[in-house]
Amino acid sequence: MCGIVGFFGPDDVVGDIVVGLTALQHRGQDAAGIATFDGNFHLHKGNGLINDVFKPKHLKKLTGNIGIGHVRYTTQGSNDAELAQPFTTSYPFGLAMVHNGNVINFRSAAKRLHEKYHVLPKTSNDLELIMYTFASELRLKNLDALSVVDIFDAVETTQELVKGAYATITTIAGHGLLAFNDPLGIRPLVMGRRNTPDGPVFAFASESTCFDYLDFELIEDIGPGQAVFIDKEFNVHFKNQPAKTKAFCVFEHIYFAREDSVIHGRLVARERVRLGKMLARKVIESGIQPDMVIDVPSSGYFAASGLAEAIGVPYRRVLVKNNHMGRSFIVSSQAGREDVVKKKLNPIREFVEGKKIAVVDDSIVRGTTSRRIVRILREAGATEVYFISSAPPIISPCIYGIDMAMSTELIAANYTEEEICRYIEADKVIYQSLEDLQTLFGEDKGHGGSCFACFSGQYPTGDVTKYLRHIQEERTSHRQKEERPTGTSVSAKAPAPTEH
Ligand SMILES: O=P(O)(O)OC[C@H]1O[C@H](OP(=O)(O)OP(=O)(O)O)[C@H](O)[C@@H]1O
Ligand SMILES: NC(=O)CC[C@H](N)C(=O)O
Ligand code: SF4
Ligand SMILES: [Mg+2]
Repeated sequence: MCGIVGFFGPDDVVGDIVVGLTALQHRGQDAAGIATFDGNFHLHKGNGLINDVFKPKHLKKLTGNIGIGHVRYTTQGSNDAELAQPFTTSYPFGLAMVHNGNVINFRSAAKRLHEKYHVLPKTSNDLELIMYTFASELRLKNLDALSVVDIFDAVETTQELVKGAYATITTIAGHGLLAFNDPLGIRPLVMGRRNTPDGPVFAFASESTCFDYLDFELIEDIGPGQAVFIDKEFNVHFKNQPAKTKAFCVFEHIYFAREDSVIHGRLVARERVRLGKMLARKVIESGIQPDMVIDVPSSGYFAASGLAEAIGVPYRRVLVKNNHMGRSFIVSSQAGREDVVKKKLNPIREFVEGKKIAVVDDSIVRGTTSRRIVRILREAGATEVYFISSAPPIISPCIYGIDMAMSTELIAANYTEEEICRYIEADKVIYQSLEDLQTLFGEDKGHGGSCFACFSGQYPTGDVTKYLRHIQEERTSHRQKEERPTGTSVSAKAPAPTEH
């Protein structure tokens, strides 16, 4: 998923960046990084959680009233610390950039950069493609009198050339703070503002929850193709796209985003309750009669409570979660995932004994969590266990920044509902219907369009067969290996940022 933030105000911004990133830690736990600018760039990044990567000695050196931050959940390239974001370049200006998403025309975009600008990315992180394409386009402008129109022109060309999902924030040294989204607005990006006696502080972030902690007012979402630039006088410039197709990731509402975030005017928690209520029809049709509805903590909670309310069955928290075990579905080995799930959840036996339990989770990816949960509920004395997914069956991989699994690992891509039910040893499996999900998040709800590709196999960026083949090959032949193109590297005019 990745979480990104950017701040620009009258005073040092590193404190705000750390608070903002901490609120986004659920979006990425592989690495974290911050780049600030005070006439020079200051950069610190490394593998691990924010608290592991940033110690007071690092924060002290991250000075400047403009800066960006990132929490990484790897989707391209390896987990090496040098691939952590932000990335910086010093030509044609000092630029520092972060992104959330995934570029799907990596090879052709890299080839074009090389042939047209003699630039080659140094790593296999797709952020470099966005950054160098943007930088190369800026280079064609009048650098002594760079205007907002020049910046937005360079954004537009980047959006034409780079395919996939990318919500980005960029510090342009000496000029200001820029945020732009891909043409379909696949990943979330919001803008906020806080007034201080010394003037306004502007911020961009993946999710609005950051703003609640920092007393920022949520101004708006940066949607498909949109860009916002805050210049050095703190004037705000908007580049609005004429209405185009939108394809916002519906999984943000189901699972990825925090419940207290507001995306496109919709509170995530409320949408999850709606998803739960929508499940009532299928639950009633199935004929099951649970004594109790429970959730798989914590992301199943709102859907479980919505379902319980709709079918008039009590909800109870039965599974107690050890919050220090991390997310299982992004662990790279099956043994590792099983280990995480095993150590993460413990049932309260007294609530379960002799009961027919309907357990609600946000989704079933490989079936690891659901299989384990059914087993522990039975061991705790449940007489029947029904497993209910607030997402429809996941039948296709996500190529837009969620590294959930290859098709071969997706249980619903390979097995029928009856087979899945047998595999996870449940008495019944019930999925949300794709049609209902599309009704909730489809075009007609004033939300614009959404991406449903992992449920429908219809990718909003068009034919992606080549890319799917590419990731399949890459992963089967040890996906963690670094892919380093050879040849000239990007030319550098100004000094490199100070690494702290
Ligand atoms: O079918 P599976 O392959 O097990 O994947 C599905 C599970 O993965 C996610 O949880 P995860 O444990 O990753 O993190 P969470 O604690 O945020 O729910 C999701 O919430 C499901 O519970
Ligand atoms: N999940 C993401 O947004 C990942 C961003 C980028 N592709 C990376 O691997 O660093
Ligand atoms: S494929 Fe699924 S997870 Fe990926 S962007 Fe689309 S809806 Fe979201
Ligand atoms: Mg889970």
